[in-house]
Amino acid sequence: MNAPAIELTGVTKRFGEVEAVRGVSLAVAPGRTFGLIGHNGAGKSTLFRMMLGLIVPDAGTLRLLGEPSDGARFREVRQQIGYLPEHVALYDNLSGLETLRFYAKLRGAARAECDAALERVGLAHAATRKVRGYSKGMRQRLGFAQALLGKPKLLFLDEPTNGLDPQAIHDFYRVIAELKAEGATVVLTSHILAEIEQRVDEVAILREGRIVAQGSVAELRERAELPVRLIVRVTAEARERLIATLGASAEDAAHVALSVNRGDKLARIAQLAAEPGVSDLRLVEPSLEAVFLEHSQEAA
Ligand SMILES: Nc1ncnc2c1ncn2[C@@H]1O[C@H](COP(=O)(O)OP(=O)(O)OP(=O)(O)O)[C@@H](O)[C@H]1O
Repeated sequence: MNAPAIELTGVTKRFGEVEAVRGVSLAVAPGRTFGLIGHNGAGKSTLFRMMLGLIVPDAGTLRLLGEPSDGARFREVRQQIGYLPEHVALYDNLSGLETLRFYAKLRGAARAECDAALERVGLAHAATRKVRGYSKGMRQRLGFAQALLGKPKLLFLDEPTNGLDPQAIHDFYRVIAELKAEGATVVLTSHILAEIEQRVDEVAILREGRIVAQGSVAELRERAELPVRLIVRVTAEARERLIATLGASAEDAAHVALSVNRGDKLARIAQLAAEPGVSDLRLVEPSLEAVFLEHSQEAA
């Protein structure tokens, strides 16, 4: 297997009284799209800032693209990392294109990349307009374009879809899929779990500075042992019967729902299929949000 794009071992960071990150160990394989999720203040941005070399851990080691974050060659590695901070700093007096040219110069990226980056995030039409007149979503797109400069192998995106409309969110994840196809490793955070659920290869749940779960969404679902829901289409007679005999709950006039343990799933499906008046069945897996809440409740 290729060396991990990101490898953290026992990383800890304290701000005065606050232990923001506590002994985090994490490995992300190259080319993966990785979601870091956690409540406000869980330590996501602090982890990002340590991985970017912006702040130094109190304990533990970080290796990015094979190089230790405190090593002599980290400056070169840093050139291959794109970053979209939670609050992107933009100058109102510059146009979108001028903004990117400014960042390209800082990053040592080719000036010629700027037009392509604006095109990629759907801002080509506003390239010469001053940022002052940009909407919130346009600013966010410009921040994303800035992170793409220099064709980074590794991208850190802190709440990248914050303020984007549904079409823009769709466009954003299309670009993420393109970057993945080009071999980039992408780490992103989001509070909209339904949004990232289908779009990341792996997630880590951070709670109070610690990783409490990590794996694919399917793996986390299985480990959480939350019930699955079977939603069946029924006749009026079957509806009443299933509610009375199986403890199903009414979903709407034509459907009832049954919550079943994962291990009993097949037996319950067979049982429902044998019931008269049942004509269709849909299985609903617990959402990433339900898994996340389960882990949050463990803390309480
Ligand atoms: N520079 C700092 N000085 C003091 N405390 C800090 C600093 N940066 C972060 N913290 C604290 O560390 C903890 C983790 O903060 P962090 O910003 O990493 O969380 P987060 O998961 O990114 O939160 P959010 O989802 O709200 O962005 C919080 O308690 C925060 O107040």
